[in-house]
Amino acid sequence: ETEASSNLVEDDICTKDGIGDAGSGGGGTSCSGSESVISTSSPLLTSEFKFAHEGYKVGRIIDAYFDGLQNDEDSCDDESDECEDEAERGLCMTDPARMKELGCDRSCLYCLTKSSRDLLSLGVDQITGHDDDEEICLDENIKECEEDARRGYCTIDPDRMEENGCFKSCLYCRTSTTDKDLFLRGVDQTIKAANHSRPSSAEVLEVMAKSERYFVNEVLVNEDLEIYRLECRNKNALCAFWAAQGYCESTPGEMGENCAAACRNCPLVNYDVRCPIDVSTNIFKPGDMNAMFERLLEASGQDLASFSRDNLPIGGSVLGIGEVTVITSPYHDPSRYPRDDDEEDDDISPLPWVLSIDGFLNDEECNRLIELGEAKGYRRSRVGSTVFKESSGRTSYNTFCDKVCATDPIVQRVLKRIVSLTGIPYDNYEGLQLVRYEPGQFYEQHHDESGVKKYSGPRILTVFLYLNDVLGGGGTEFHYLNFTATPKRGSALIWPSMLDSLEGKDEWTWHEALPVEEGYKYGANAWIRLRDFQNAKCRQTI
Ligand SMILES: O=C(O)CCC(=O)C(=O)O
Ligand SMILES: [Fe+2]
Repeated sequence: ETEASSNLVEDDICTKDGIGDAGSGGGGTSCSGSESVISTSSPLLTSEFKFAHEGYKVGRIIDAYFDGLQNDEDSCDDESDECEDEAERGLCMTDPARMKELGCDRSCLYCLTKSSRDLLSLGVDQITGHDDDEEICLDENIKECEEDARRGYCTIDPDRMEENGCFKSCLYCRTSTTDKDLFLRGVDQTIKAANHSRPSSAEVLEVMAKSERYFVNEVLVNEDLEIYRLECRNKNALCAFWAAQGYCESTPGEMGENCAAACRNCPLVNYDVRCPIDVSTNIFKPGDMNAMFERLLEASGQDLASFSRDNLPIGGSVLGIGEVTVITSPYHDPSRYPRDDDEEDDDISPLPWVLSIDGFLNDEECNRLIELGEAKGYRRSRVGSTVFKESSGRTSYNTFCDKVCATDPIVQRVLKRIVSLTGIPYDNYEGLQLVRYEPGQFYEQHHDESGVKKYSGPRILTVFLYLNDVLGGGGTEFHYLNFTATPKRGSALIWPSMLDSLEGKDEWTWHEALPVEEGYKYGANAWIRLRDFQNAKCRQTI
């Protein structure tokens, strides 16, 4: 959603004469239309322009620049006492018409000229490259240095400022390699705004200026923010543009990840800060897993009260969407199932509910999923949490059913059916992962609960869909449950990855996809998480 208009055109921000006019002698600035003539008459502008061309990046001086501007320029003034307060409240962005009427050109930066915009758009970084160490990070003449720095001379005349010993005010001494990195706020920001739309260039500039102030006044001095200094970056040239549009507030997660600098919220670079775990949104509380399966059995006409180890549930028609078979359930006797030698009796959890549902999908739905998978293009399975590489344990092909695939009406119908089967909203799904196995391909024994318990929480359930009849092999084997599901077109297999208590993964449901011996095997995984997964704000890939 943070797509900016692809057709960015310069906005006209010259609402009145620009700063170039006020300089002594020659050159005026004309603000007719969107064309502004660069004035060479202002000493401030001239010097900055020169420095910009000498390779100085001017972003960090935005502050000093505006201070200088305020000192030198009569033409860029506020006409009302209310301007500063109103600007602070954000009205330059939210109600520019009113602010223009009030004449808040200075506070809202409405009077920047094209030339000054160009200067500022050179980037948000600056460093002049002096190699002093921390010890001499002092001003020799504090009052004079601060005053000159405020007027912009750290960049206008760095040689003189260094000669005058203004190391502290000009930040000249933070130039070891690491410290230098601190000044890189990331990708240079574009300040061009979409034609006739908000935010205007001035609003984008305002974001950049505030971002700079945030770094200089907070990030670089506040010890609590030290850990974020290197990472707090703008990763996209449109960060300031998006921030000016209010995206920091509406999509803090995405913006925090990509534009923390422009959002003036460095802690958001940390996933755990951005997406704190909120257990109150857990879709299952302890006991709910069992209750879900029992509800399904009840809906298929079973008498729960009669279940025991001697009278095992068998299944029936579930909600009119297919024939259910109970493979295992907590009513089955765990002592009759294989388990690892070293396992103590006390550790044995009840058997999980594993159900197979025939006729869960019709032919049209199976075909559509296969077709969409082929259209998207299957890729060799990859595994890993940070670095993904081709897996030797999973040799099959897969692709996620996202974007076009996920909005396909037939896919939507299938997703709705799974949602109504489990009673768990689609927010908690990882989407459908479409899989294809060729002869010889397999997925060795594994558990679907990967152990990652971040924002989305663990996978609690898997619904696996078989999309075709396989000519040979390709069964799904659950070693500890002594059971192998034979792929059958349109059938679904549903099993838990977590214990009913939610206190750990269900060790019974390790499984593997046996090698396909003949023909292809098509399937789809619906992995369901304990908490929201779909929400873009905190989406994780694992
Ligand atoms: O293909 C199968 O039968 C099972 C696949 C599976 O377990 C998985 O993809 O996680
Ligand atoms: Fe699996």
